[in-house]
Amino acid sequence: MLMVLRSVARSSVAGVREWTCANVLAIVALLLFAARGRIPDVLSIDVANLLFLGAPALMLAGFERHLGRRAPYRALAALVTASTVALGIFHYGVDAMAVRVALSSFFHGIVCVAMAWGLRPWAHPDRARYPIRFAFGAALTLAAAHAVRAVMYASHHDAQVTLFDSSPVNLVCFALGTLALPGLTLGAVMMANAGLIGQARYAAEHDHLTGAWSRRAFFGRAERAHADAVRRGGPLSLLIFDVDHFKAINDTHGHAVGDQVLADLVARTGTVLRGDVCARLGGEEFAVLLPDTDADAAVRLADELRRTLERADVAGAGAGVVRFTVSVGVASLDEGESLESLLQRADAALYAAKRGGRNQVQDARATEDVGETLA
Ligand SMILES: Nc1nc2c(ncn2[C@@H]2O[C@H](COP(=O)(O)OP(=O)(O)OP(=O)(O)O)[C@@H](O)[C@H]2O)c(=O)[nH]1
Repeated sequence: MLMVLRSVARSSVAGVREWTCANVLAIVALLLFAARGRIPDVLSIDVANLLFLGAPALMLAGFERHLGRRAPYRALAALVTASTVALGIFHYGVDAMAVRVALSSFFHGIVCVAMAWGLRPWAHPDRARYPIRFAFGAALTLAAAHAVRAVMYASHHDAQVTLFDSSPVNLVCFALGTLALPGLTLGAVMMANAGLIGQARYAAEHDHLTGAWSRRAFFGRAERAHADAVRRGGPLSLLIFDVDHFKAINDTHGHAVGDQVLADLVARTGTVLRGDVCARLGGEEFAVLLPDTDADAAVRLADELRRTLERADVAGAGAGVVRFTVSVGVASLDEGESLESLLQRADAALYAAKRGGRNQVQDARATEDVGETLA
């Protein structure tokens, strides 16, 4: 499992350090348990128990950190300490191995229940489903197995038992104990990998400066929206807009303020066109796809966007503010029209808006009518 964890060790995934330490503790603990009789009891019993209790506690801490929460280190340390003291009492006070096993299982059960509760899939709808379900299932199974084991050993506390008895119960418990951490670790690594894949996909699909969809993602979505509109015969509109005199903003206020204007523009666009895909086509040019929106509604939305951006204040250099405007081209899909042609018409409308004096919306239908009249 340590080798499996190495695959994500160099990533910045939260929790990997705790999961790795948990596995190291468990391995050392199992080696100490196995050396019973050949090394002092304090090592093979007390230290081994302490490490063995620390392992699930660290697994839980790792999951909590991975899920973006603070790990409850103090509560876990208190629980591990209290359990170690209790185990010590049943070693040095009354030497009762069955009680020690029951106590240890009780502790593991509590930690596994807390782990399962933190991992409950319905509380994390935005995460990849299978990894979190797997980890949740592993934690629950372990909690149940430890509960059964705790009850069985507690009810036979006066029997002479050893961890390596070949009774069926002992064998099942031993198998579960051996599979416990690997099962949880596998779930953890799956979650870490799903997170890394999600991050990579986000980076590929989004512009890092503004958070808008990337050009590549936009064209993928545009193709799907176009195919959908053609199949259903529904409307599809497209806005392409560009910041006016953006070079002057950069020259006057600096590139950093120019960047801030672009990020601000995308954030404000999101408030006007909720749920619709805003993409950065390049430089200071953006596009928004409007499925199920006809030409008139698209022009109204475009003008609402233009007016919203016109009113926006962005902090400029010093105490000054920067105002900016956009020019917008709007086109709606004609019957049988290709996506390429729709894009070209929206682009032509944008340049008509620029030529017309900027800070305005141009409807492709109007620019085409003018073109036809002139021809
Ligand atoms: N700050 C910043 N500037 C950028 C970025 N990408 C492109 N630019 C700048 O955007 C400017 C675009 O200038 P132009 O193409 O001349 O357009 P404009 O000044 O907006 O003029 P019109 O579009 O005709 O209104 C250039 O100066 C680019 O350097 C970016 O990510 N950040």
